[in-house]
Amino acid sequence: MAKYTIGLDFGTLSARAVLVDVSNGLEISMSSKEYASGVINTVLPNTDIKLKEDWALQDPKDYLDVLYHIIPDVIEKSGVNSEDIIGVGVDFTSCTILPIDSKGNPLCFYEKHRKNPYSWAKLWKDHSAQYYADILNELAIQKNEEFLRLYGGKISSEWMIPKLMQMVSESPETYDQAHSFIEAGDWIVFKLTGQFKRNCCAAGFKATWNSKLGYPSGDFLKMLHPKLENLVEDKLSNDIFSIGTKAGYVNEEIAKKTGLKDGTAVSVASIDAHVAFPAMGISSPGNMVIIVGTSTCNILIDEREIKIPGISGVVKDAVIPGYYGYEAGQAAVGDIFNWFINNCVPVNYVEEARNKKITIFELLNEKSAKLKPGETGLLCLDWLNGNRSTLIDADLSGMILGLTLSTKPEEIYRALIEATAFGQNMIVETFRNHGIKIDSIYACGGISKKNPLLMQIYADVMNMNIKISESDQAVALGAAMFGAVSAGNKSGGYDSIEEAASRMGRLLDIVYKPIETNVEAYQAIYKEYKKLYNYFGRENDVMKKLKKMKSEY
Ligand SMILES: Nc1ncnc2c1ncn2[C@@H]1O[C@H](COP(=O)(O)OP(=O)(O)O)[C@@H](O)[C@H]1O
Ligand SMILES: O=C(CO)[C@H](O)[C@H](O)COP(=O)(O)O
Repeated sequence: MAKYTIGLDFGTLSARAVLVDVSNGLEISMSSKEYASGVINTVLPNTDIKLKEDWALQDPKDYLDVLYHIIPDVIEKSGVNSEDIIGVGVDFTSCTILPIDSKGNPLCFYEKHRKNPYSWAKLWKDHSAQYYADILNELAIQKNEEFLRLYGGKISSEWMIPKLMQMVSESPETYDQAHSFIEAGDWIVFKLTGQFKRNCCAAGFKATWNSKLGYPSGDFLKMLHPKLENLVEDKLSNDIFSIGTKAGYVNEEIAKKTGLKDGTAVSVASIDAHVAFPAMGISSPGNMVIIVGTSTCNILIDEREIKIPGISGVVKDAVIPGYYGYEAGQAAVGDIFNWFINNCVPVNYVEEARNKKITIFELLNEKSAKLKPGETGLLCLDWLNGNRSTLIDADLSGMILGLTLSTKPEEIYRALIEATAFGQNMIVETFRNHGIKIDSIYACGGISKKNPLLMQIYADVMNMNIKISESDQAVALGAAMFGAVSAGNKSGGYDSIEEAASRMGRLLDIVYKPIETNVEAYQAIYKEYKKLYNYFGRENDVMKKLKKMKSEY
């Protein structure tokens, strides 16, 4: 009898469920739904409370509304009997942090907290804690804290400790009222099973937890803010679980709400990008997965724990148990193109796309595909949402160099794509320079399928073959694999993620191969990119000054 597993992937704007065949990873059905309030970055819903620059919140009620829609929907669409669904896996964008009360309810669920921005879910892309991240980094350098070296030498404002420093400093009453803080992925697992099981992927990559060192010490946390001294004991937990561990079983209430069978195994949560690794059918070092979407994440593994400057981090058991998982990334990729389309495309292009019955993306790709490397005369810095790797600075901003009165939109668009490719190449170079082998690149995420021009430019700039995931939902497929592992072999699943990856991972036949003449041309342009990168990222602080000037208004 065929067995099935469900992967739940909670993204930035929406979540999706895939129901897949455990024997071969084939997707039987998919369901997705957008969050009603999306990313809240201007005004708190149904209030007049304005949010400051760089805030990005979400309503956790949206997560539940989506959960209770996509599970029944994906089961119904599949026609599969829930008796044959053996496991559920969950991934979530991260670091997305919720302050909850002792019952596990987010504070913002209560009327008295609705007008308090600190009580809502703080999304990964909220960069408003950069001031606190800077303080943390300075102190950690001064005190020669070992944990800092595991995170590329800097803690990002996207992560938990700066976010909590901001809360405890700016809204101490919210900090006090919160019984604990939890990653949104762990909270979904709690809703499904009634169990609080913190996953090592989010704890390690985003909350500065290490399997040997634990969290930063109380002495260090106290220096950040006196109230943080007992943060771990009071509001977090030292019980952290490896990826693929069974968190518990679908409880009765959830079974009624979703149609899942009461008692279905549920895996501990993981971060979205990291579960994509096995979804590409790989589970060994030498391979890098890039998840190209709103942002881009780079995920790889190695047998060794190497402290690499400028990357996001290294965490044991967080990608494939038994290995050290590495992460780096770019805070905006699709978001950059989205900005360009919404702000810089003239009306006649919109009309042209409409007349040709194609999307603006398709029109821009059509026009910019005709250009050769270097033909735009432009060079951009891809830091429109700061630089995540390898500078780890959310205060950096973007740049377009070489504009003239004859510059066309498709030229800027192509130069922006090229800039994101150069940013990727900086990341690859950084890993290699520190002894990590990268022989193959695997891409997934929306853009890997939607934009062949971009993938070819990436292959040319990185001078490597790029293989593409067959699944449009590689991340959800990865989560489903962990669901199958949590169910285990006896229930028709797998006992290891390696086994699941080899049976369920799927790739397209398409391989993007570097084109020699393009590679040469891009190597020359990349040298110039690196000069700009070092100058504006390390030597000159004009971007920080501009940002500060803006924030004073
Ligand atoms: N054809 C395209 N080329 C490049 N970027 C695109 C294209 N279509 C959509 N995007 C961008 O891709 C991003 C969405 O990526 P996707 O992987 O679907 O979602 P997410 O990253 O939220 O999971 C958006 O920022 C959007 O602007
Ligand atoms: O930092 C992350 C992973 O470590 C975020 O989850 C990721 O960058 C957001 O992903 P997406 O672009 O798919 O919304």
